[in-house]
Amino acid sequence: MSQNKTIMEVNQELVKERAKCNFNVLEVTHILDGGEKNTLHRKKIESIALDEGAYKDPIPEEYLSPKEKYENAVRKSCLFCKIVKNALTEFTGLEHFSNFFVLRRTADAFFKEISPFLLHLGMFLPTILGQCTTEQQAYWLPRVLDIQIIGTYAQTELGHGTFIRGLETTATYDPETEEFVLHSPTLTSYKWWAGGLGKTVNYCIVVAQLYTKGVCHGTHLFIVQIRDEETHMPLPGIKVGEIGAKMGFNTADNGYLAFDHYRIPRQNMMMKNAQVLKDGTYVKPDSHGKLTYGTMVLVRVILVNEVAFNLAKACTIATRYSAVRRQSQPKPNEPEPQILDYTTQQHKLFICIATAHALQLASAWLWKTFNAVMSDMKKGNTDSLPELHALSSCLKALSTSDVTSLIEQCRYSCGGHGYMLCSGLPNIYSFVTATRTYEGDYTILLLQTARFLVKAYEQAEAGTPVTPTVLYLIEFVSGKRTPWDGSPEGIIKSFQEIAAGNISSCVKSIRNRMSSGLSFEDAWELTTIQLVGAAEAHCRAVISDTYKKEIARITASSSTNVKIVMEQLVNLYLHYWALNRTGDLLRYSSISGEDVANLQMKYEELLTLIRPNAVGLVDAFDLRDEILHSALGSYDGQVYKRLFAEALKSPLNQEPVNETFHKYLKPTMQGKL
Ligand SMILES: CCCCCCCC(=O)SCCNC(=O)CCNC(=O)[C@H](O)C(C)(C)COP(=O)(O)OP(=O)(O)OC[C@H]1O[C@@H](n2cnc3c(N)ncnc32)[C@H](O)[C@@H]1OP(=O)(O)O
Ligand SMILES: Cc1cc2nc3c(=O)[nH]c(=O)nc-3n(C[C@H](O)[C@H](O)[C@H](O)COP(=O)(O)OP(=O)(O)OC[C@H]3O[C@@H](n4cnc5c(N)ncnc54)[C@H](O)[C@@H]3O)c2cc1C
Repeated sequence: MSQNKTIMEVNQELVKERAKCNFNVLEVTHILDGGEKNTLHRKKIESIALDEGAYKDPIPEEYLSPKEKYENAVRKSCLFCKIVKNALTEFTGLEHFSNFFVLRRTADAFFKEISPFLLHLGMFLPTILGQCTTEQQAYWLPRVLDIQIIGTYAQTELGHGTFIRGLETTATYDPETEEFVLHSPTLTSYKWWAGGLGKTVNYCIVVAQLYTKGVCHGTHLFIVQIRDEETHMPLPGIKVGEIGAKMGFNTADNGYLAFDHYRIPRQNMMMKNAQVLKDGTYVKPDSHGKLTYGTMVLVRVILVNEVAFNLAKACTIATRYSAVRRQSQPKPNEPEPQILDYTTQQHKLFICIATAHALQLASAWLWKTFNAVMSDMKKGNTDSLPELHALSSCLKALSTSDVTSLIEQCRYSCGGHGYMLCSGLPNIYSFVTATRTYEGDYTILLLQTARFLVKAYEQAEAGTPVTPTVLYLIEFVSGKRTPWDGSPEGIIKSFQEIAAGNISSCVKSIRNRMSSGLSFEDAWELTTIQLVGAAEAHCRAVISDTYKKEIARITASSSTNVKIVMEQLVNLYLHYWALNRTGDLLRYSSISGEDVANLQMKYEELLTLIRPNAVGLVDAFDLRDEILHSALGSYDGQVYKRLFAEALKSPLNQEPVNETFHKYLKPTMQGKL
């Protein structure tokens, strides 16, 4: 295990747990990294970035003022970029995004919250790659990759985030000067939220309504310089600043931006998918109408990986802590048990481990699907884009929502100490809960998937072919049902029946409402609670199926005990969600009350089987202490020593008597105030 060099002696509770583990931890690490080669690559980058201790803060971040926190985050962002640039030159053979995932993970050692550069690598760069012509890329990419300029992605406005077509910022083409004039006509049209916009970036991608020859052509993307490259002063016609304190992301200087008839050259429109010619003629290629939304699809795919990683962090912390913590006395005259021995604690934690695996594998699978669709699109074929949009939308929505709840569950499982910032859990939570909203709110994205599912259902009814992830609809509309048998395959089948049953009920509701005189839009609107449920059920079936198949494929040549523990986790995931959805199972499958009782028994057996391997399983995530930032979750398990050391860092503990005693407490106690 690659761990912090400054660890204390390992707590005996964890020594015993590690001795109990019956599988090869490193083998599971390789599975999670996608192969031994990737593990070595990741460890090498982590070692280059972290071994010298450059991530260390002179004063803990939480005790700095907001301004100091930001300044420290910028300092460390620059340092991180410098180290990483050197590291990457050693690894030029590897594709850009495998590096991106490793770098995101490593960056967490530098930032308890978020780097102000996140959007530069996370959205500015990918949008240039996805939306610029080859000539534009030749101009912009070297400057972006070399961090000669720093950028962000400014789409959301004060008045509109979800409804992109409703954005108000305008970009009006002036053929006289061959420029676009950017303008913010109202307060609600101010760009709002973009990460790094407040103080850090000097360029940004702006999404605006394109007008040329008096006609509005909808939203398009523009690269806009907003600050002078030498002085960093906002350029004339630009109003820019930071939006203020937030629940998290407080080192990300999310910003606002407004334009007063601000001019940019024609060439700054990102012209891969549509163009404005010198004379103002608008040229739109004959392809899919939503290609300008491409970066959002990419980032949704990335976010599934991102939250899987954050859940791995949270359950590493909570599981190690639960092995160290002892509480209560269920049997008289016996020592207090480790809280990890309580079945309810296992119920809280093991689903987190299984979900981190399920989402990690689903994200790798989605990443492959994304690349396949992109390579089809390069050949001019956009047929599989709707399915990718439906998949990335629901996987982003469900993964961020599940992980938000499970991280909170990890915090509950750490009792009071989990509430301390130094447990690491509050920062992980405040980061992940934002992912449920940004890059497309949960409800909105599930409704996008529901649109796709309703259409697929109609295709299945009409006997026309459907895409791979909804093949189960064909069996459903033909009336074929699989009797409940309680096997893992049977549970997945029943999840598909639940999804199909829910979609069918939605279609019926919409049709009934329309036949009673409502418009399609109104009938759809009244059915949206069911539609969200249907999309969620579909996504659960997709994750379950992918998880089971991918584990079987990847562990085909693994050692026996690794196969066993990996299968136990898959089964745990399936049983957990089956028990969570017994209402749906009773409605749409042939399950009986007795079968439900058997499911419960099997679930409880799985908890007992997984228990001895719990610490080994979280060790397999191979998270360095520097990345975890947790007094509760460090590899050595010295929870109490670390909590006390953290308490001593509090500014209030730097003097025996605080001045408020003399100013207020004493006069109050002496009745003199
Ligand atoms: C590491 C990075 C950190 C990131 C930090 C956070 C950064 C950000 O948050 S950036 C801002 C992100 N903002 C969002 O995600 C906004 C969410 N909103 C949207 O995506 C859209 O407005 C949306 C999809 C809800 C509706 O779009 P709209 O243009 O009104 O389309 P709509 O009328 O609903 O659908 C029309 C068709 O387009 C399709 N469509 C919509 N979006 C897409 C897409 N991305 N790709 C392909 N097809 C799409 C629909 O499926 C529909 O197809 P059909 O007609 O066949 O059913
Ligand atoms: C930390 C953070 C970082 C961000 N970074 C960026 C960034 O870098 N760049 C950027 O451009 N943006 C960024 N955003 C903005 C983010 O993308 C938006 O907040 C997000 O897309 C949601 O839009 P909204 O805030 O307008 O919510 P709204 O659309 O106002 O949603 C509010 C509520 O209304 C519901 N709702 C809205 N429309 C419908 C509907 N049609 N049907 C049913 N319910 C509906 C939603 O489900 C939600 O519950 C960031 C946001 C956060 C929190």
